[in-house]
Amino acid sequence: MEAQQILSRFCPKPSSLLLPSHKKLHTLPCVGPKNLGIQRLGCSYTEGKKKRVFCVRRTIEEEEVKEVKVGATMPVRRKKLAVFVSGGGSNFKSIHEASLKGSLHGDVLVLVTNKHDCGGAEYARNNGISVVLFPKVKDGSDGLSPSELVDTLRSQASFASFVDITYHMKKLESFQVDFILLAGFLKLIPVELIRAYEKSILNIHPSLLPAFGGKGYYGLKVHKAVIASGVRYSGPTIHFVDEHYDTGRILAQRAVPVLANDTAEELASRVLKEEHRLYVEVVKALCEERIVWREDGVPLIRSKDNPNEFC
Ligand SMILES: Nc1nc2c(c(=O)[nH]1)N[C@@H](CN(C=O)c1ccc(C(=O)N[C@@H](CCC(=O)O)C(=O)O)cc1)CN2
Ligand SMILES: NCC(=O)N[C@@H]1O[C@H](COP(=O)([O-])[O-])[C@@H](O)[C@H]1O
Repeated sequence: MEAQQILSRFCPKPSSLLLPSHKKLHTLPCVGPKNLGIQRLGCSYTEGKKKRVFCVRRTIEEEEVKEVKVGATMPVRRKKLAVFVSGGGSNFKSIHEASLKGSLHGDVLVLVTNKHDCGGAEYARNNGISVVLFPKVKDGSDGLSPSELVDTLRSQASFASFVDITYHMKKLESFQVDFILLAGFLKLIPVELIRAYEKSILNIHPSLLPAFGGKGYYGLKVHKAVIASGVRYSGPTIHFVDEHYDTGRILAQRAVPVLANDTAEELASRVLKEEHRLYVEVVKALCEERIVWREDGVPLIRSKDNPNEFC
């Protein structure tokens, strides 16, 4: 797909900013001469008579630039992720492992689940990731309402909201999440969250949508239907999430052969391996702001190696 057909970029902030030609930014280590008009990020404190400034990070704008790096781009901000699971969470683990090893430019800050004792929640607790219960348990006090979930994921906690939260004796944090990743989550995402996270919620489904998707199609049920249908190929689909099950815009797919003597478990295992690879690849693109929207509303992934190639 040629770049000129791309009319709009999804990126909330352009991912490739050209620096003004007269400026060049460097990030230098801490403490330097005072006369460079430096913006100091950090804190200062007085130790005895000495006032010490501990720089967290310092940037410097050189007045003269000997050479301009043409096409220099600003660094892409590291993204904050929430993952929703209901079961074992192997896709969640794959994404988290990619983040830990530095190959994914994002961090999983919170796991959301409707089953507090599922494998994904256990993994999150064992790895220092906050766990949030959604939706509310029927007639129970546990779990968040849709609006509480939006506040927890989206907003920056203010004093007032802390007071409200404290008043209701609920321990809610605010995570300022950029993207939501559904990975085996078996409940319908409410419209409040869809509206709060437009074009920012992905789901992985274990068939080649639009086939074998929708209400009732989850887990082994999908693979049983695939085998019974006689199709020769299945595979994972990653799509943006809208108000209905599995009808959002398709972003990525991979074909996986269906063998003549496959059981549902064997097919599920083959598809799941491809899911792990595909979801990590797609979330990397998401975090690197390489998702673009074609004029007809189809989302594409811009190649990391060749900006004029899309898939
Ligand atoms: N608003 C959306 N919410 C969710 C989507 C979506 O596309 N839009 N995707 C699902 C994930 N999913 C398929 O990928 C899916 C999950 C569950 C079901 C389903 O039929 N669930 C049953 C309840 C199952 C249970 O509670 O054990 C049901 O609703 O009757 C279909 C598709 C996640 N949410
Ligand atoms: N329709 C939703 C659905 O069926 N999702 C599927 O649930 C499994 C979760 O596995 P995991 O918990 O090991 O990632 C995955 O195969 C995913 O595609």
